[in-house]
Amino acid sequence: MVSKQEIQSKIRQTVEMVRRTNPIAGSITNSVTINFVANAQLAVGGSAAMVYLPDEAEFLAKAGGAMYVNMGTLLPIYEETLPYAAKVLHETGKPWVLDPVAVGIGSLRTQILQQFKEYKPTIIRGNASEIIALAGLWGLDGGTDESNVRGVDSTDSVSAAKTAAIALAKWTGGAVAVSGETDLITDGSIMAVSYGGSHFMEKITGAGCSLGGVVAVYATATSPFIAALTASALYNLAGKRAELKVDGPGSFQVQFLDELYKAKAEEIAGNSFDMEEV
Ligand SMILES: Nc1ncnc2c1ncn2[C@@H]1O[C@H](COP(=O)(O)OP(=O)(O)O)[C@@H](O)[C@H]1O
Ligand SMILES: Cc1ncsc1CCOP(=O)(O)O
Ligand SMILES: [Mg+2]
Repeated sequence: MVSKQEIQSKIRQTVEMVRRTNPIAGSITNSVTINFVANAQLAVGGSAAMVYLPDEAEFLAKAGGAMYVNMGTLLPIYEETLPYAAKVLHETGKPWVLDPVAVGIGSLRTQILQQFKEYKPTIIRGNASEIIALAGLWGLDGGTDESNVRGVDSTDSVSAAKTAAIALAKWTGGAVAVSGETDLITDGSIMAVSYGGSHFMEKITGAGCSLGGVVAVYATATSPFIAALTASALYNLAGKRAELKVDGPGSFQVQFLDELYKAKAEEIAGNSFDMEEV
């Protein structure tokens, strides 16, 4: 297995490369947290661009270094935009991050997510309930049809999603990041657990979405597994630091963006994580 030192060195290089090169990662994302996603992408050194229409998604898929696709608030146009964008991303070999927000709600969401199975998202990022439900929808190990998806928030523990995460990563050949009190990141052969964060992250909307957007920024510069681990480590570090300086969710959100911006590559690489073979 690759050593922890090698992983930390790759995390450092990824953070520095992004800050040096200002890479663009386009997004198709929900209307609730779109602004926070863009701000988080800028805070870590990336460049953000949000689109809704099929031809604009194609443009960004080709012009950017990676793309973020979030299913949060579907609109009729997404029936066209999302499968088309996924097809272009798959055919051009561009890394893309899927956030299957609220999988299980409504027929359009289910239909689009089913189509995504063949387009193999490079990184799947979601909370535990979403990861379990997506594996269920795709007929993979660890998934269940009767998942506890109740909306956009998780009702499952991160450890309950371990089998589903590994199965999804094996299917796509990419990486899967399951978020929660601790975060689990796997490429199907290695599993990392990243520690930190804050309870305030459950009291603001967009912690998960913006994490996905930042994973996409890092995916422009490194492998799917390192991109997901780097973003998770940064979020856990920034969340921990922001919590110490605020007294509620409103000020937390502002402070959190500042901590994303201020964290040094060395500190992100040094944030606590464990690793094992699976
Ligand atoms: N109770 C918690 N303690 C520490 N960090 C948390 C907690 N809940 C969520 N986080 C962090 O918030 C971010 C978003 O995770 P999560 O809330 O699971 O996503 P989503 O918003 O998609 O449900 C991740 O970085 C995760 O580590
Ligand atoms: C509240 C809500 N409703 C539809 S999308 C969305 C945002 C979810 O954001 P996150 O998953 O990052 O909490
Ligand atoms: Mg979410």
